[in-house]
Amino acid sequence: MEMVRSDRLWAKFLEANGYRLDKCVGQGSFGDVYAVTSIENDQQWAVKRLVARRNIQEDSYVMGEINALASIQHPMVVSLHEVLFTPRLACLVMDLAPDGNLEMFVLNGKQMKVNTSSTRNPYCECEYNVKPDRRKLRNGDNTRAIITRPECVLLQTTIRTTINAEAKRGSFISPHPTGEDRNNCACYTSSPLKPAFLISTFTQVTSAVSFCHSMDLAHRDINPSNVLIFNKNLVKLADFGLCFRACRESNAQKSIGSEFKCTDYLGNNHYLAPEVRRCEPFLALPADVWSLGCLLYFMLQANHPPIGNSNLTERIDMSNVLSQVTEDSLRDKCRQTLFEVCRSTVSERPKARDVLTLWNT
Ligand SMILES: Nc1ncnc2c1ncn2[C@@H]1O[C@H](COP(=O)(O)OP(=O)(O)OP(=O)(O)O)[C@@H](O)[C@H]1O
Repeated sequence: MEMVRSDRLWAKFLEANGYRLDKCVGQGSFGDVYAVTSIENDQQWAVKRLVARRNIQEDSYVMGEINALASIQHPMVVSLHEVLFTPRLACLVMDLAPDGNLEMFVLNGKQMKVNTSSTRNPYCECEYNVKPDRRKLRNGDNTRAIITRPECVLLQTTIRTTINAEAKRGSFISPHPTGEDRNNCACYTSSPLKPAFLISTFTQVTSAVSFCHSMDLAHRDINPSNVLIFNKNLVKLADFGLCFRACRESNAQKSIGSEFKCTDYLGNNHYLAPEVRRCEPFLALPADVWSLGCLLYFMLQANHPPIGNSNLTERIDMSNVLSQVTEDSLRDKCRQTLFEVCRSTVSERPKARDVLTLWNT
């Protein structure tokens, strides 16, 4: 697979197909994603390069992703522009999300130029939060992200896994950085997200999921790394590599609710419904609904949800999770959603369209 090993050959391949290679913008388990520019009209695109050991067109996950993207036309689902094939490669040319994915955005922070006049991060309540410095060992309080610039706002309650992991190893974050630390200061978009951004992001993802479900398509990998940020008002659901057709084609069978069960237990562990993690044949649509609740938890906590088999709300401290939400109506929606959606009993979960209705009111 020379094109995968050699950047030069990869760039040449893209050029032969009308695109200039800009840079790699993401790496997933199944392929790398590149920003490219159309030579014809300078429009930017993302190219997801999927590689197979055998004939790529015999790979059911690759072809499943292509077929799903080709069939779903929704403003909050990443759109497929074209597919370039070689015998062992499929290159999906898609909308390019300039702000990357929601997970990176929340956990690692979006790099912004820090100066005293550039103030607010448009996506989050705080002006700045700070990339943890892993080298310093001065502050013993591992429950807080510590500011490293005077203009950065201290987040008292957010506990990030990265920070805790560092704390366990005995290294903490410097409250008083100097020199290089200041230059390296990055701006976090960590919790609390602005209510408007949280509402808009969750509603848009739910709308995308609800639309897919109306076509009997389950995404099966809903998690923040698959939510792409286009701007502060627009996010799109991506990565349909595990997409699954949940119902039989025939209307007669559909009308009696005949749903296929999935028997491959893939996805991000933190976002998988209990029945999936237990490796029991499962219904894919309600499993997606569980993942939606986990996504909401992530947006509220800037942290992945805890893994467990019982109802999520029995395993989390709801008052802490909701403590950053100051608006009563939003707090009620978040509480109701987490309570109803992340239920261990599959039949008790609402449909994605019911969740959407709640968030549209
Ligand atoms: N259209 C896009 N625009 C910008 N960045 C993208 C785009 N598509 C994907 N990415 C980035 O590339 C990463 C990997 O993409 P994707 O999730 O589709 O790959 P994957 O191999 O299926 O990954 P996973 O390990 O999640 O299954 C995403 O998390 C995102 O950061």
